[in-house]
Amino acid sequence: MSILKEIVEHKKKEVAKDKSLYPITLLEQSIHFDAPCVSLSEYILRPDKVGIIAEFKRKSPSKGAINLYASPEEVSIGYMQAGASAISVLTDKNYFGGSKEDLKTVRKYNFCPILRKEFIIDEYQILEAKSIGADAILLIASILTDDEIKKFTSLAKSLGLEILFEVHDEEEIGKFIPEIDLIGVNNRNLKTFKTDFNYSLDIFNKLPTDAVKISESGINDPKVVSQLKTAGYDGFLIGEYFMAGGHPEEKCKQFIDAIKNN
Ligand SMILES: O=C(O)c1ccccc1NCC(=O)[C@H](O)[C@H](O)COP(=O)(O)O
Repeated sequence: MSILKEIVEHKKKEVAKDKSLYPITLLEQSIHFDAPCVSLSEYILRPDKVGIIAEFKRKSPSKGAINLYASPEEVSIGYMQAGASAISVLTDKNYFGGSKEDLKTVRKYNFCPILRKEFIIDEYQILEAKSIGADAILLIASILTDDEIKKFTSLAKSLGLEILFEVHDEEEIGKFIPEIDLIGVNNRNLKTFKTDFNYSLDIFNKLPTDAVKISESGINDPKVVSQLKTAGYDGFLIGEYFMAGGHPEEKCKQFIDAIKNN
């Protein structure tokens, strides 16, 4: 079974359990539920920033443990002080060691846009994203039908959430709908786990012109960001490179400073 299929199967069970434990009426009582969202796409396009979405990532299927005991409070504040445009928080526990608590903590200490990085397969998770303080959600083209993409987009927009739509190939780009705000090209091949930023470069001309364009995964060199920027990418999602080793916030700062000085 492919890793994505395995994650989705696990997610179905997890969501069914969450639904029975925390009904939607409870989610709607959260203080975040009626709060306005911060626009991820606007922050990415801000001229005073370089478009980095810095990710809080404890572990991953491709790497194993990355930084298991990192503090979401310290890292997220450090990311923002370093000049990141937004923060991505993996909320999946089983495969990424993340949690909804991590996202709530990041929300508590930051005013920036927060992306809930999750394998969304059910409307419940979108309501949940809003209730824990996210501003944007990820929709992964390869695990959703056209109908689900429409339905999930419409619900997210009605809650004020923006959508980052993740694609791996041209066929998946065909599932994009104009209501979606951002499109992300994932440089990670999920069969081999290899990453190659050339993938983002090769596919760029096929992307919808109006969406904010993000290159995701395997980015570990400021020069690569400059190359992707020149090609037309607006934003860059970086997790493992920042999180691996002691001080994610320092690595993020050095990286952003290097882009600015390039
Ligand atoms: O990171 C993985 O190993 C992975 C495996 C299977 C599905 C998704 C996976 N990653 C999720 C992500 O999208 C990345 O965390 C994100 O793009 C940042 O990538 P990186 O900078 O390489 O950590």
